Amino acid sequence: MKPHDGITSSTSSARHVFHDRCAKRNPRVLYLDAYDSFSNNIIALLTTSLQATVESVHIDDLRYLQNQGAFYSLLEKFDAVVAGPGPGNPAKKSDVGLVEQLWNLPDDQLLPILGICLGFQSLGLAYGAQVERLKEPRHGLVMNVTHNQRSIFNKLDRFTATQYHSLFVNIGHFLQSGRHRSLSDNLWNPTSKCPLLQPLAWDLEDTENGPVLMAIRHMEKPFWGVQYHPESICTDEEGAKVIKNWWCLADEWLQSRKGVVLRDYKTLKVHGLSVLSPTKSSILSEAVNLHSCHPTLKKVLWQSMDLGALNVPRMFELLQAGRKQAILLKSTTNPRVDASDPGTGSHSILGVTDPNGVAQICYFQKESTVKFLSANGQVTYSSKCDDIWSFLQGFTQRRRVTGGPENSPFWGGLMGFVTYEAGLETISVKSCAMEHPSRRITRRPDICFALVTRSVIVDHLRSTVFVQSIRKDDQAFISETINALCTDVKPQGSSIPDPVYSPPPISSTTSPVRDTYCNQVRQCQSSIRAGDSYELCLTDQSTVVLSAPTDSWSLYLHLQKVNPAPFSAYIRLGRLGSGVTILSSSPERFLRWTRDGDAQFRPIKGTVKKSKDMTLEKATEILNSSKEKAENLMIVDLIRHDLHGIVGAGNTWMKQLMSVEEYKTVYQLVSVIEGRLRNRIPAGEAEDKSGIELLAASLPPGSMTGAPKKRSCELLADIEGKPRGIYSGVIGYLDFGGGGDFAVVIRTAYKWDDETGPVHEGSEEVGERWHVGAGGAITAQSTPEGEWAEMWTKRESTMRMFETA
Ligand SMILES: C=C(O[C@@H]1C=C(C(=O)O)C=C[C@H]1O)C(=O)O
Ligand SMILES: NC(=O)CC[C@H](N)C(=O)O
Repeated sequence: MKPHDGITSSTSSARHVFHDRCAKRNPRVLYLDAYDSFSNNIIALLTTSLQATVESVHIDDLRYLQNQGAFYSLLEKFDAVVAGPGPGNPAKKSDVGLVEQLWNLPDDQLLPILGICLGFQSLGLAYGAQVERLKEPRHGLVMNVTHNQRSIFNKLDRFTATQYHSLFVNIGHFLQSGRHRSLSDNLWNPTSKCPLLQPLAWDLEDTENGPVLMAIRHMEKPFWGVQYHPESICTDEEGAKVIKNWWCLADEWLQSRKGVVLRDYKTLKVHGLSVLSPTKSSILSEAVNLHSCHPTLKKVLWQSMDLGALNVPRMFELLQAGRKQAILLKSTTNPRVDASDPGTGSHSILGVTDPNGVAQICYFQKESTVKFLSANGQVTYSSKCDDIWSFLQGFTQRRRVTGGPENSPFWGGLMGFVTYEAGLETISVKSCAMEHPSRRITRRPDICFALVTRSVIVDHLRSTVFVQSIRKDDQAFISETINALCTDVKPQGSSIPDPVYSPPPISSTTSPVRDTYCNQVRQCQSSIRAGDSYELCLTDQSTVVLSAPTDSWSLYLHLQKVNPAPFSAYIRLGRLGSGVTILSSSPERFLRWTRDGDAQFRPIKGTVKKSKDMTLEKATEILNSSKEKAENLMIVDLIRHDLHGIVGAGNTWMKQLMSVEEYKTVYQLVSVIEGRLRNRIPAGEAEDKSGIELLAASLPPGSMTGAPKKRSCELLADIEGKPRGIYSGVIGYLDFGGGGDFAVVIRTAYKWDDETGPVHEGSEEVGERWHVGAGGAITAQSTPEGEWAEMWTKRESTMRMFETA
């Protein structure tokens, strides 16, 4: 039989011609998306390396799954198909959906296909292989690929590639059975069990699992597959070249089938994911016409002054003392990264509220309702809303302002929080946790933003203060505020004042239970072994009942003392009576975008507890272990996917890959992923669309879910069995100037007003109930005890705030 694979049989000069020829044709590729969190990275790789036009369809798209004719008509519009990776097992129909139909397409429908990971396993399964569980799953590990330099590996050197799999393809090869028959046995011969599958690559260095098949091709049909992930940031360039080779082979096959080449190519939509529904004009116009708030100016009123000896807490006290509602986002010095670090600690933002309160936009997920609360807590607008992000989009777009200080990232806008469950809605995860009794209290918002029209910004890099307003005729506020700040007679020096604060004694505490948590770790690992997840961020929450109401501001300052971190927040929002107080000391930026359209994610994954014996050097050694790096890598690739989905191919890059950062109680492994939003914005369109779109497309934060995100969130909801609420969500702002910045809600305590009451049934003592979440990423390499200790360390870093001084 003549191999369809022209490269292997051609001479080197012929190969040249071949490469030139296929470089000229840009393929139209259908991507079958199995709900992986790396899909957009593959699409980006196809786009950049082949200049391909890629359209993506989910494997369970009913339009095609229930109508084979429609599926075939769809295929006719494309030159080739890529069947992507994903959670689950290829033997399970619901995990592969349409991919299964690819392998027995009738001859006249045949087209070139590349299977990646789950897609590769599905190809193996279709042609006689068994798909089995690895002894030790391989997630985020970067290994050498030994290949035969043929077919899709033509002219490639040895390379390293990232693996994300729990299952493997067993073709009955002697390497896999350990039965080496003779010296003439060839690694690259098909086996009697799978005569149509030729092995093309192996991982021969896996000491736990033995040799693992890394690539195959079909002997007669234009089907190829790779087990590793060519799109991962840690797969080297050589490994990614496989895509080019594949297209050359695919193209040659198409050329050899002239009739098929003339596919019914209609205008294809260029790939670009959008989480905002296409026509939400009704919602948009409602948001736009919402006048029940302070009318805002188009131009920012502002004045600056030197920070001098002032500091942020002092300013808060001067301007916000006794306010019922307040919001402060504060950059804090941490031991290594000082307050003027441009990456983490550049600005503090104080939203100045009125004495009677602040106007707010609240979203109640259970009722799909958005409400507008006036400063005194009256509901002035209430409407069903099936897309809160479009609503916020319209709202901020309408209030676009200009002319504020260049070095101030926030000129006025919305400041607040988004819960974890509101994030789940964006990825269509419905969980039993939604029905949890705590979620019956529908007065609690799932998203809450204060409309901040007056603000004070501290630029820590330049020691400058900006006093700003976007209210009409508000010059008096500016001058009075400047005056108040300048004439403050009690400057405290540049460090945080030393608050001597003792919170009221703890009346009772509930904590995660060791055995339960360890069992949950095992449950996570069993899902990982089955191939349903690559990494799961397991969490639990503690409650602390204080025996009397606290002064939450003093408690916040106390938290700053015991656990300083670069993205801290003090928030009192919500409707009075069902409001919430949040005291946060988060080390983790989720997402920032500037007015110019530069986006940045700063995920943390990998934690080492500080102790007397734990030096930075030792911590770095531990955090450089394959376990910690694998955890981080998975989240980096996941976030690249979230970012690629909005900004498209070629507009993302790594600013920092896995650096160790030191915090008060832990060392953390931190990566920084950046991208450009601007390129995708056609002239004249709203500039902030992509910022909000990116936020919506990236929730909940990948570092709090694991990968693949959707399946992992479903699994976690079942394992944890209760909602996470504010913990695991994000806190930050949407600037009317066009930027935004959000931190991940970790190392945080929060309380709902409606939980203030008797400290226990029948008690006359009135206390308040604080919640503190903590967790960590579980991988196949985790140990239950190790994970318990890690969760406990993070929990303690926040719980210290309740200790009496
Ligand atoms: C879950 C928490 O932290 C998350 C998990 C981390 C990890 O697994 O190493 C690190 C930072 C956060 O993304 C927490 O602090 O509660
Ligand atoms: N990345 C993937 O596609 C994984 C495939 C399969 N779920 C496995 O774990 O082996």
